[in-house]
Amino acid sequence: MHIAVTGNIGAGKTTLTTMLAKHYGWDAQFEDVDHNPYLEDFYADMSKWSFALQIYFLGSRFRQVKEIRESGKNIIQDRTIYEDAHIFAENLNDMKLLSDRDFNNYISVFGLMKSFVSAPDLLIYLKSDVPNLVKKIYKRGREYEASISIEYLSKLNQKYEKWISEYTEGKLLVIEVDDLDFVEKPEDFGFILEKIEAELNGLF
Ligand SMILES: Nc1ncnc2c1ncn2[C@@H]1O[C@H](COP(=O)(O)OP(=O)(O)O)[C@@H](O)[C@H]1O
Ligand SMILES: Nc1ncnc2c1ncn2[C@H]1C[C@H](O)[C@@H](COP(=O)(O)O)O1
Repeated sequence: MHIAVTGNIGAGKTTLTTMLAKHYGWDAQFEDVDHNPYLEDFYADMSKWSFALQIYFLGSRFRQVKEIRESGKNIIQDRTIYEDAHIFAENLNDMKLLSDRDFNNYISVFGLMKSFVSAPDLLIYLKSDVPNLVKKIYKRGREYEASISIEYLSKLNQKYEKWISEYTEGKLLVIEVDDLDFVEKPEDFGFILEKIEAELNGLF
């Protein structure tokens, strides 16, 4: 079984991935953030570092895809490789922070990798509006993320909405998280578990 949690920066993916992995006793795969050699530089100068960061995330995410294929374990994954290409790289190209030449180069490598990628058995989209994302990013307190603009988050949210509305690769569960506090309220976490189990009925 492979479940992936998707959503904008600050939506709660890492928190929910951690809680689900603990609850079900599954392995968790997290994003390469704390040891990422480009992320801090990227936020200081997006135009300069966008290509290097995208290649780094693509490689790191592909390593996870390979592990999921080879391990045969139940895995819950914090963000997918699709988001790197269809959300982040595309948005940087739209914002002219990633040149057409670099974007086309990136997309051609992504296209090769995509044939090895299997969609998760269930994709859980954590939907959140921009003011709530800002609050949660602030609460998390990574210094280099203080420069993230409302415009950047809004554009990413638009990309997410479009991508999710067209997602047909597998089962999809959309959870509106703005009125849920699954960290502090066990009943809210229980509500999410019920939804997941209804979607995966028969696979558990
Ligand atoms: N539903 C929620 N209710 C309250 N706090 C939340 C919720 N989801 C996430 N948080 C908090 O918001 C911050 C960002 O969450 P995180 O899981 O790191 O988001 P993401 O991985 O999507 O970027 C963390 O401090 C987390 O504890
Ligand atoms: N592909 C990406 N391009 C740019 N930035 C990215 C990409 N993938 C993740 N990120 C950033 C966004 C956040 O600052 C950190 C961690 O993501 P999060 O949504 O908070 O788990 O990496």
